[in-house]
Amino acid sequence: EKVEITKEQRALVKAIVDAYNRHQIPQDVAKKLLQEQYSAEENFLLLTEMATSQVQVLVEFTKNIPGFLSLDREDQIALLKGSAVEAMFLRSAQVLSKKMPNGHTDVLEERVRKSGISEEFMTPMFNFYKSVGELHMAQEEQALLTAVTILTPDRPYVKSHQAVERLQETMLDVLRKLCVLQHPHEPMYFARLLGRLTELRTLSHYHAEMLTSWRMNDHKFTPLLCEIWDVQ
Ligand SMILES: CC(C)c1onc(-c2c(Cl)cccc2Cl)c1COc1ccc2cc(-c3cccc(C(=O)O)c3)sc2c1
Repeated sequence: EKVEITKEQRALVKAIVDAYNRHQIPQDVAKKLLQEQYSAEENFLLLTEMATSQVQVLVEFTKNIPGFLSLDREDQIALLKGSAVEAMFLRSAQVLSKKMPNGHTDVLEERVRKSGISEEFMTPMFNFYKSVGELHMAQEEQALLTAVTILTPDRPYVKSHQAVERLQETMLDVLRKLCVLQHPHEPMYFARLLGRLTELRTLSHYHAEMLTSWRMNDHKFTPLLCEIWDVQ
């Protein structure tokens, strides 16, 4: 059937893409990836700084998702805590697959590979990065998929499950339409996008184990990361 994006849906996409573009890691922070030395310690510290900056960016982006600030306050916190790792896997995947002009991509990959993450997590992590890269997502799809991930109703401690579900469905409906319009010859494209969300859940579980092994080697995180990841 003819897929139509309504005026409201076009406004919603614009609001989300503008927020996604407006909130980025500051260039002086991202540039550090290129400058500092290469040691497991230095890489870990840099990635910690990037993740902390990314969480701040994520909070600002989330506040601009239409309807998010109307949710119950405690649910807003529960959604952010529950989705932060997945949103950061998505963001780092987009950076790694975007082949950043300023050389961030190879440097970021190198630093992630040498930051004390055990081999067993490397394979699934870089398989995910590869599968996101192969999708060649448009920025509307990246922004909407991040919003869909944040608005996942079944995160721990979410009370108004239905209110979150309604918001997520609004995003999913416009994402589905965008995928059909932008990938007319790939009827399964939307399904493949959603398949990445399943992979993100698995990576989120691996990540909890990554945190434990870093902590066992006495690695320190920032207060913001400790708060959002319930560590220390
Ligand atoms: C605490 C730290 C050691 C850590 O623990 N787990 C993870 C993690 C790792 Cl390894 C992989 C996936 C997810 C997580 Cl959460 C991390 C590092 O997480 C991050 C998170 C976001 C970003 C965005 C970047 C980035 C670069 C250039 C440009 C841009 C840009 O947005 O322009 C963004 S780098 C970066 C590093």
